[in-house]
Amino acid sequence: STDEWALHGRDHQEQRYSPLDQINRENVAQLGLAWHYQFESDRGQEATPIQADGVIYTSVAWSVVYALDAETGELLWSYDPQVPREALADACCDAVNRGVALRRDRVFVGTLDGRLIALNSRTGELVWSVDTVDHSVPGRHYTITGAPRVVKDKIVIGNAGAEFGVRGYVTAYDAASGEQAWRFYLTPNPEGRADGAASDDVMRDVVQQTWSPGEWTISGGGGTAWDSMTYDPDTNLLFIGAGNGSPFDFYRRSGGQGDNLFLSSIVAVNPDTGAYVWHYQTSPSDSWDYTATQHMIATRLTINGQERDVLMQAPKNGYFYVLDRRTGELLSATPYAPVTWSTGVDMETGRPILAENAHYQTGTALLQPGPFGAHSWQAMSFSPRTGLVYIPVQLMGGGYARDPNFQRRPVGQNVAIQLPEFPQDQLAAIRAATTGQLVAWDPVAGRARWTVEHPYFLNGGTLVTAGDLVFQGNAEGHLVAYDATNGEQVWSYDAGTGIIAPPISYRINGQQYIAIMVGFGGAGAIVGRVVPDRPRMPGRLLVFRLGGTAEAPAYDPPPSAPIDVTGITSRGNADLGMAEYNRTCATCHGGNASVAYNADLRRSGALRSEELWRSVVIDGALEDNGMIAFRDVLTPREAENIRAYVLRHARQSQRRGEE
Ligand SMILES: O=C(O)c1cc(C(=O)O)c2c(n1)C(=O)C(=O)c1cc(C(=O)O)[nH]c1-2
Ligand SMILES: [Ca+2]
Repeated sequence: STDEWALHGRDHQEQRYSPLDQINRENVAQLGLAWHYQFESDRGQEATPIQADGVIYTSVAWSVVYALDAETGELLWSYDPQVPREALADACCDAVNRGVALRRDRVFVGTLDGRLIALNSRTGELVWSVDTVDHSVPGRHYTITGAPRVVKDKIVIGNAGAEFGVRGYVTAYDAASGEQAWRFYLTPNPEGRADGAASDDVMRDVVQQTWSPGEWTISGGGGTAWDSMTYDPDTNLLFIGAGNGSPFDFYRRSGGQGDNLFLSSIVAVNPDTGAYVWHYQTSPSDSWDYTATQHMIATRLTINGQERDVLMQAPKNGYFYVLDRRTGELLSATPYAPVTWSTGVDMETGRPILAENAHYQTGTALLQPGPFGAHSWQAMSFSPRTGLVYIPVQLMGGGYARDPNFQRRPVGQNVAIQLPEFPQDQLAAIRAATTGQLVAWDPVAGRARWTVEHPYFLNGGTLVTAGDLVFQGNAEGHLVAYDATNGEQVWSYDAGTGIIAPPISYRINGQQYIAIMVGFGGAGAIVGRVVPDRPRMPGRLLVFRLGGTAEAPAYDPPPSAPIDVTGITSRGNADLGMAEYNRTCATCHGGNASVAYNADLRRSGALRSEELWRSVVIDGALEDNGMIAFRDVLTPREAENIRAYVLRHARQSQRRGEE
């Protein structure tokens, strides 16, 4: 019904448009807190809550599910799938979860360690649980962070892990029994064999030919479907957003040849059978982490006087695509953010025109967008009233360089490019150039109608309502309402902690509510330095209504004084330690040893001695927190070099008086 938010994107076509207009531009000033609920988790909160039958279902980090009374916030039940904490080492971007799915009396969640679980929606009791991980090649590090989607009598889920070396796929399960209905692979079988999967025919006829010999036969090629899927009842098609190549480096991956389907592609399948119908590849021969896993919206637009059934996506690569959703025909591709990796999209062939050295084959390439993309998983929304798409845009370039010394390792990321260190003297300039925008995009004209500038690049997804309001949370911790027609800020609320999740809206007993998960983390937080430097706070669900007068208590900042590093010495070599740190530690603990969502190593008590440090890094003393033992990839000497490097940073921040 119009009152509920029963599916991930509110409707199957994922417009994230609420037809409710009780809260509107005239009265939004009276919007106040109705209730809040505080979770234990202080990691990134990325879930879109689901609301139906008076209940809100949501998930937090470590895939823990909560059911709350949607009017009062009373806890009805919660379910902890007990994800082993070592799964964190297999996740590129925090222990996040983007939400649950609801079908009749069942709630479904994908867990960080790769299970799909069905719960009784009234009691939270386990109904069934299946392992979604393809174990045919041992040692692959699959995770799940995305929300399952409901398609008729099936539940569909993808996987994450392309940065580590996996082979992407999507699996559909029978909602009642958990029995597997079909599986669709997104990269070819390395031996050219049939998988006995729904993708077999298209792999043989189309996909296999777009790969050449290279590292992908070991790494699996990537192409994970870690976030977006949209079901279109009009065409009975399921659109799958496929991710980046593994490893990133195209030359190492595939000898510098072939488009490498279905990397960075939108793939349409028949959801009843998983049979292939069409695909469109946004970034052939992906070498940049230009995933096409971004949120997709199916709708109708009038283009050149003609009603068209379209699918819209703003993937990481910076182009806004409008496709014919029945055929995959490209209707337009226009940059919605600065793009330097290509000079345009050829409308005849549908292919991007690559800039010189785009594949960094002749040296380091500084490109826009960078690997975080001009838009990531933060959902966009579409208002049929304004005809505009509201995109959370990230402005951040990236330096890409091939890693001549790359060697595959059994744990950690295997991206095969070098991560540059932010030079201390240029940090201020880099921070100033790394910003965000809320862009109101006209998908027919192919241009921004209005733009709001954000000081930080990492902000929340969007919701648009029939009250002509756009809601978005931001890195500084404000939930803001904008006039959907012109971008004027009309309301804001200080949540006290950063926001990355998208809001939803629902109505109960004639009262309209706006609800949002708050809590900072996810991939953006790992770059440290360019996001607000504030401690992690427990996540909260905030729910607003007109005339709401509830108050959420202010957060107590947790004590996080730096340890005194004066007098601590190391025999290690800090310069060698820097290279090793960037290879092994940076993806969780941040560039320049500064980070928002895992332990800030500059403040780690383990810095105090070589023995302590070794007990954690080599022997896994903190395994229960997700800090696994790295004895298989680091020697004690390398670990000590890393300690020397982190100590150097700790001294620098102590000298600068940073907390
Ligand atoms: O290739 C993958 O399998 C994969 C997975 C994920 C994930 O599961 O969170 C992200 C990414 N890639 C990615 O490239 C990315 O930028 C990203 C951001 C986030 C996040 O939650 O903030 N996850 C991911
Ligand atoms: Ca990725």
